[in-house]
Amino acid sequence: MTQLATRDLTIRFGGHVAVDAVTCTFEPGTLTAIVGPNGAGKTTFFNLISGQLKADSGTVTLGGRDLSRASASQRTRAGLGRAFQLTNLFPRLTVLENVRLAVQATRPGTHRRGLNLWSVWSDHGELMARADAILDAVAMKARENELVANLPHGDQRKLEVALLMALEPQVYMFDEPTAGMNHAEAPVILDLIRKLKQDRSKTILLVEHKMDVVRELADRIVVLHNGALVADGAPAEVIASPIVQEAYLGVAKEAA
Ligand SMILES: Nc1ncnc2c1ncn2[C@@H]1O[C@H](COP(=O)(O)OP(=O)(O)OP(=O)(O)O)[C@@H](O)[C@H]1O
Repeated sequence: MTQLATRDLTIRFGGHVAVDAVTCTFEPGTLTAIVGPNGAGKTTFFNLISGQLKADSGTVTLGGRDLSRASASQRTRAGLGRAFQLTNLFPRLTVLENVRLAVQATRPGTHRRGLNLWSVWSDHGELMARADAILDAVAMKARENELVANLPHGDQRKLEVALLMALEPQVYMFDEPTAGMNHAEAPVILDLIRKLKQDRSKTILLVEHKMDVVRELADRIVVLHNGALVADGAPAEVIASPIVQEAYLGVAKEAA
């Protein structure tokens, strides 16, 4: 079992402790929602796990392997997959070309072959089949020949998830995946996350403000507050806890 674990993970910005000695494990087959008020440290915690930021102290391990000193790309190769809002897309390429490049990037030896010689590779058929399967999974086959720049926002976000799936990570990390989406677009992304959840070998981390989404998707909720982990458990139990009612949901003591 490939377990993701943080131990005493800490980072300070000036005098401010943005993530404060967070110790937490994430098991395959589990979707953990990470919640907390604005500025609680959720995105910073993600950055420390994915390697965009290096911790001042503490460790990040995946399957027992210490990744604390690994770069972001080394962590991606080790199995940590993070969806970045649109920053990984090539807007002047088609949907299919974007997915094919992502599939290719996961195969050994790609650095020797260059990124634009797809059609001459001996494993062309296998790579195409994988790209096709991913486009099917995200229901985007009908748009495979469209330029990414011309896609509606919601489809671009779906494609981000497709590229992440192409990397076949052990751990999927989503930071507010439906932010900025309209009512028609958000359910499509949530459906994709639901489908990913069915693969019990995957570990999913989700930073999400929308409590209805958290209630529906999460197997477990971790609450950060002022950088520290203040609650961790089953959704019903965590949502009902006084610390969440007070600190996160904004229920005043006297009204609770
Ligand atoms: N690069 C940085 N330099 C200085 N301070 C930072 C930096 N990144 C984050 N912070 C601070 O660290 C704290 C945690 O920020 P973070 O973005 O992780 O919170 P968050 O829980 O994700 O908030 P939100 O829900 O608003 O996205 C905040 O006080 C923020 O201002």
